[in-house]
Amino acid sequence: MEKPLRIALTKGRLEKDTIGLLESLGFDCTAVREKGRKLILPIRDANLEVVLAKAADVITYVEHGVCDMGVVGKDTIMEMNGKFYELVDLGFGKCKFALAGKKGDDFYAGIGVKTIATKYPNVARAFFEAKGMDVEIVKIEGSVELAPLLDLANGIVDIVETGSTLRENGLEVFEDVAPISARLIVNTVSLKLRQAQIESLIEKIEAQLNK
Ligand SMILES: Nc1ncnc2c1ncn2[C@@H]1O[C@H](COP(=O)(O)OP(=O)(O)OP(=O)(O)O)[C@@H](O)[C@H]1O
Ligand SMILES: O=P(O)(O)OC[C@H]1O[C@H](OP(=O)(O)OP(=O)(O)O)[C@H](O)[C@@H]1O
Repeated sequence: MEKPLRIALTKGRLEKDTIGLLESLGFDCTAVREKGRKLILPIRDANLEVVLAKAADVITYVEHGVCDMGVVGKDTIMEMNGKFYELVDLGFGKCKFALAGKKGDDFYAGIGVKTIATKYPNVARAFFEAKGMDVEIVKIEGSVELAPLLDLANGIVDIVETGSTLRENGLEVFEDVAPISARLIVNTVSLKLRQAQIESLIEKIEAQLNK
């Protein structure tokens, strides 16, 4: 038998919806649901194997071709900018990148170089470069909203979903940067070598999404 098609899934927030999608296609994801500490999981009765990884690692594994496909947020794709095909918008994991800061601040006022805190330096840099605006970027690993509150930064570029984190901390969105949702990505060589199998899976996914 042909070796299984290996698909890397992002652990955490996207996990439940991704497994839900695979199950809606008729795949038995028992091994994934009951994984324990196991990291490579077979999908019974299908020539598929699931790998669970952190978002950035999903891209690394797909880029290197050790996984044929992956499910990852558009945020990570924009930040890492790798070489692979982004073939399907899966419609879940919806949120957005936004520029935000202290409520009532006029972000663009004044002439000094602004400081931006973010977990996504490449996204933030590209956003301000497109405006021709010089900014200083400070990389923060989490709870990015703290940076303007502590006066480390004039603004943040971060993910906003419900807006509660901003609201509860006296912050607001100044400007939307980009919409985000989960995407299906495919290794460029895998798409050539395993075209029939990959295309058939994508057709199934698209049919399910259009239901
Ligand atoms: N409110 C949200 N905050 C962050 N990510 C979200 C949100 N809603 C959907 N997402 C999507 O879920 C993906 C995974 O997020 P998750 O928080 O599970 O992992 P992470 O960003 O790598 O954080 P951690 O470092 O805590 O594991 C994000 O890359 C993004 O595409
Ligand atoms: O608009 P909301 O629904 O409030 O969601 C947005 C928040 O969720 C994410 O943080 P996460 O929980 O991943 O923690 P982190 O800040 O440590 O990355 C994101 O960075 C925002 O802080």
